[in-house]
Amino acid sequence: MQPLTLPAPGKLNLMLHILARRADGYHELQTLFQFIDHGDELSFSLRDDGQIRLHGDLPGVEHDSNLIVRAARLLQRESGCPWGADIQLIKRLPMGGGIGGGSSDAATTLLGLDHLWQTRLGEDRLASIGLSLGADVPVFVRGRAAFAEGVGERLQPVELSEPWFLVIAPQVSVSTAEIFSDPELTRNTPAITVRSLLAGGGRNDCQPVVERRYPEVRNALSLLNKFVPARMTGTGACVFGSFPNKGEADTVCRQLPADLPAFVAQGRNISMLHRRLAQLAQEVNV
Ligand SMILES: C[C@@](CO)(OP(=O)(O)O)[C@H](O)COP(=O)(O)OP(=O)(O)OC[C@H]1O[C@@H](n2ccc(N)nc2=O)[C@H](O)[C@@H]1O
Ligand SMILES: Nc1ncnc2c1ncn2[C@@H]1O[C@H](COP(=O)(O)OP(=O)(O)O)[C@@H](O)[C@H]1O
Repeated sequence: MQPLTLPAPGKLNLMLHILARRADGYHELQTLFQFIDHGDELSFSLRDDGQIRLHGDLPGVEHDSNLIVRAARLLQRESGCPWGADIQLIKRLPMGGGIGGGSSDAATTLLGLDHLWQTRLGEDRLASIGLSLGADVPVFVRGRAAFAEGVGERLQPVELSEPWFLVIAPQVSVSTAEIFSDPELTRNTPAITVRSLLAGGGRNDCQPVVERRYPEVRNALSLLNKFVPARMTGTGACVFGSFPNKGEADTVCRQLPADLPAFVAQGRNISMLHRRLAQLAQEVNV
């Protein structure tokens, strides 16, 4: 049988406001998520011995700590499924880049194995399993661009324009926990409504902290700011600017220093994963 191959797209936080710190240490935030059509790729094959085997090592991540393996084992436990899986990962998204690669890999694993194992847990259960793996997993499970509140789990789907983004990935990995524990992080941005946000505005409250700690991110922002307004995604390190078409984004990309990793991708309101799963469902119904 052919393996089931599915995309795990990246995301951008088009804005990110920190409203407060909760008693459990987590932060209340407001953020706007949009997917990009660039990401990792996962292939799943059935094993009948119940084992989960991930092929494709990631530097600094133990097999059993990989979010893919953790997601697969959690789904096995929650569904009581006896099957296992061989999972092949092709990693394209920068790690610790604020572009959601680990969370997206976890969501693709939940949806991919739910399909392969026929566990049929449904999107709500999968999103709630996902939340126990990380604050960003549910939006990838839902697969719709969204305004997020709470710790990122209260999602309101939004229709955004789908511009082209030039994304620069400075070669540093920023730890989310480190930025959220920085005493200089502002945690008092007033809540806004989604309507006022869509009318324009917003910023990334984590950006000043990351710029102070990581000169590589500061430099990438000032480089991109020479062409278009640049902003950081999530807790960094990636920074992005938007363009009305691919040609203009490519032109600026070619002018960046050759040793600075960067790519061009389109913003998408429906994730590539959900487009592929819808296609598969159609093929079955034909
Ligand atoms: C803030 C965002 C925006 O997208 O940053 P990025 O990770 O994408 O850069 C995410 O929601 C992050 O989600 P995720 O990366 O899944 O974070 P988690 O693993 O849940 O949390 C990592 C650590 O960050 C802190 N944390 C995370 C989310 C949050 N709302 N408040 C927090 O204080 C906590 O210290 C937590 O232990
Ligand atoms: N499949 C995975 N892909 C990426 N990172 C993973 C994965 N599994 C575990 N991790 C760990 O999660 C951390 C954050 O990952 P990532 O999602 O790439 O960053 P961010 O949340 O900043 O976008 C990594 O530095 C790594 O230690």
